Amino acid sequence: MTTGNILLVEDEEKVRHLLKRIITLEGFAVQEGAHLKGARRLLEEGGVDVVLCDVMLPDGNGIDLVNYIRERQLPAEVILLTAYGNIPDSVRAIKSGAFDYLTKGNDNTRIIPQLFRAMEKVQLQQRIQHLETRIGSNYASFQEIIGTAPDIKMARQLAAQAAPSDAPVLLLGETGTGKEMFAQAIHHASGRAARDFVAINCSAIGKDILESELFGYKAGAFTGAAKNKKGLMEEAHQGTLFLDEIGEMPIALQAKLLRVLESGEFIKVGDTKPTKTDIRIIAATNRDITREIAEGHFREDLFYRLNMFTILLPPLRDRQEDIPVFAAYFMQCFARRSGKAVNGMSSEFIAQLKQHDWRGNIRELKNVMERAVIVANGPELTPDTLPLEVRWQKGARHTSGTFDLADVEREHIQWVVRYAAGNKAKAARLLNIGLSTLYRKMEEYNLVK
Ligand SMILES: Nc1ncnc2c1ncn2[C@@H]1O[C@H](COP(=O)(O)OP(=O)(O)OP(=O)(O)O)[C@@H](O)[C@H]1O
Repeated sequence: MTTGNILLVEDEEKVRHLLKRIITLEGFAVQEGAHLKGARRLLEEGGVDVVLCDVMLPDGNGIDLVNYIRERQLPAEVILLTAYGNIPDSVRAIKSGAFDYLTKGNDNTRIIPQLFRAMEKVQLQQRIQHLETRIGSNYASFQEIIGTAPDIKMARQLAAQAAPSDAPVLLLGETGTGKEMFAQAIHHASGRAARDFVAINCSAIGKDILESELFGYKAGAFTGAAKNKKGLMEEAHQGTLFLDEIGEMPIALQAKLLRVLESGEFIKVGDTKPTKTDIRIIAATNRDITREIAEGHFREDLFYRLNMFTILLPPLRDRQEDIPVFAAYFMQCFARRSGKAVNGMSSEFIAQLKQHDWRGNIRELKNVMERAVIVANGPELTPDTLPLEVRWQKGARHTSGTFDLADVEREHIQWVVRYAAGNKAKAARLLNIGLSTLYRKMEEYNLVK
């Protein structure tokens, strides 16, 4: 595996070849340039960690390259190679912010150790940057994953056991059951927590773009590919890559992913050489993966590779006992966030939540609770704070549980007027009655206020 990327700038071909051989033997990846112009282009393309650069170049002085890097705040260090006895150049080199200068011919044994030191500095800076980004972001942890149903407890336990290993994890569950939250918590509890958690939804991106997003490309791989581009496989190096909706990944890319899982290698679009990466893969799907395999849409070998820890996240409707637990949790969160003194739920409110089928699972419940807290007028959440689709279940009874037609009509009118935010004309339209009829009925049922 490469220990970093070096850009070697030297116009003397023989010296350049020799240096390249020595540096490559140490495990570094080396790009070459013979003049400043070419070096600047390669730096712009990105991915260079350390530059080893001759001071005397046909189109200028290597020190200019140090200034170029500093001005653009590129994350690279420069080691300059100066001619023997050229003290002014050496002084200028250090003043400009070069990592070090080495005298050609005299300091040959110092080249490799200094390259390692410069690389260490760059990688440390990159790590600090990662950590700073991490502090700004907020990944879920296992403590935030709530739920008391046996299924979810088991899922949490298995995920926590899998977390410290580097083993791939496959999360199965309907939309909104918490797959991404689990993936984040696994990353958070792993040895990779200080590095990136990179997520991609395979269904949201077209097949061709998905390949270059995941694996990156070489400049010139296709029209418009002016610069090298790192893919997420590289971006997530030493971190975790979360592949959401993996069931949607085209079969050709599944083969490339299998190779990454087996050898930690992949080939960028337009490249011939493999690139190494060190990532942990967490994949998720809401599809029936065994059916996908049977129908030839998903590679069986990839499934077995991912299947080391398969965690099933049950739909909310199958763990009814968790509905009040989640509701109370989200109520507290949103009450705190909005500063509203909401602190309870009526039994009718809970009954309504329990009879809903929650196709959107926890995500839907979370949204419903946020809305309920916003529209609540008192400290207790009551059914009228719920959206119509939650309150009106096919075949479900009305909230009051009444059989009296007049009571049902009264309740229905009340809901619709509230749904129309008090706009009577809109409510009458929705009810399919005239405005005057609506007013009459509201008076009759004492709803005018
Ligand atoms: N066990 C849980 N405890 C607390 N919050 C949860 C839990 N599970 C899910 N959530 C919340 O529900 C929402 C949806 O979760 P998430 O995005 O992880 O679902 P998903 O299964 O990845 O959905 P999709 O398949 O649509 O991407 C998030 O806001 C998350 O915070």
